[in-house]
Amino acid sequence: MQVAADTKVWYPVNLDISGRLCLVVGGGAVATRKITSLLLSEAMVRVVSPEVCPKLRRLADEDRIEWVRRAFRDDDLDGAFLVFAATNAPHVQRRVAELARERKVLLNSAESPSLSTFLVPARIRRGDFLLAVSTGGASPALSALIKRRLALQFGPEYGLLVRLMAALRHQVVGCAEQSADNRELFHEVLALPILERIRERDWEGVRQLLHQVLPGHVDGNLLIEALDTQETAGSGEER
Ligand SMILES: C[C@@]1(CC(=O)O)c2cc3[nH]c(cc4nc(cc5[nH]c(cc(n2)[C@H]1CCC(=O)O)[C@@](C)(CC(=O)O)[C@@H]5CCC(=O)O)C(CC(=O)O)=C4CCC(=O)O)c(CCC(=O)O)c3CC(=O)O
Ligand SMILES: NC(=O)C1=CN([C@@H]2O[C@H](COP(=O)(O)OP(=O)(O)OC[C@H]3O[C@@H](n4cnc5c(N)ncnc54)[C@H](O)[C@@H]3O)[C@@H](O)[C@H]2O)C=CC1
Repeated sequence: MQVAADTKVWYPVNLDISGRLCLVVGGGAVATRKITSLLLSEAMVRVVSPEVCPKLRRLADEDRIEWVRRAFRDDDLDGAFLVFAATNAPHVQRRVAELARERKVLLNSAESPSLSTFLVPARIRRGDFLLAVSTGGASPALSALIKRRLALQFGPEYGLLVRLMAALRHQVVGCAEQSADNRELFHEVLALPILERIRERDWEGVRQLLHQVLPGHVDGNLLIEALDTQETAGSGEER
């Protein structure tokens, strides 16, 4: 295990990987965790590994991932958007890192933050609401712990609040003369005790609160409709 370089300032992004080829080298527990979240983001997953764990075998049988059943080869990187090196073989880890650097492909190396060009943070998702926690590779256990604490604090109501705000934004963007008016309106809505009402699924209460601040041209019912659906707003944790 290497100590993370403390001089690096990691740059956080949200990537659209839908339909993109993500190569995972290795088929053990770590590969499986990474693959589960890659599938959630609708990536095309290719696993190269002589052996895979039962969960990956099942995903391959269901054609949800492609399993290339052999040891890693240099040309496996061809066409990959992201690469995850998650084997238990140090020489393979090093070779994948060397090739990724040469070919300028982004690499996550499971056993070495210093060889990685991206790290995976711990995540809490509530629909489009996303919290990500990272320690720059210094302590994944701490990231996981903080995530579990945040999960208690940020429930599914945050996903619903995002939906409501998106619906509001959809209605007002392009309407107000100045975007400053919109900004003020968004802040006024967010200053209302709306999360509590959402948590109680008290849509009438939400409607009354909104009524206090919404200008005439905004249809509050459309905002309530954005909340009142059977679908969950991604309340589960990712793992
Ligand atoms: C650098 C990074 C690269 C990367 O994988 O992206 C990395 C590297 C390493 N992890 C190791 C160990 C563990 N990793 C976890 C868990 C998670 N690891 C994740 C990310 C990252 N792990 C990236 C940095 C994240 C950051 O910046 O903080 C999470 C957050 C996200 C995810 O993987 O989805 C996920 C939490 C999932 C969740 O709960 O949501 C646990 C705890 C557990 O399993 O419960 C342990 C055991 C306890 C411990 O050792 O701390 C080891 C030592 C291996 C060994 O001992 O040989 C290395 C290598 C090294 O440190 O050198
Ligand atoms: N980043 C993270 O979150 C964590 C990283 N780790 C580290 O990640 C690495 C992998 O951990 P696990 O998944 O638990 O290991 P594992 O032993 O369960 O899986 C290793 C996999 O690599 C495959 N493999 C071996 N040689 C290969 C080759 N030449 N080509 C392709 N695949 C090959 C094996 O068939 C197996 O499927 C370890 O180095 C471990 O220390 C461990 C815990 C968390």
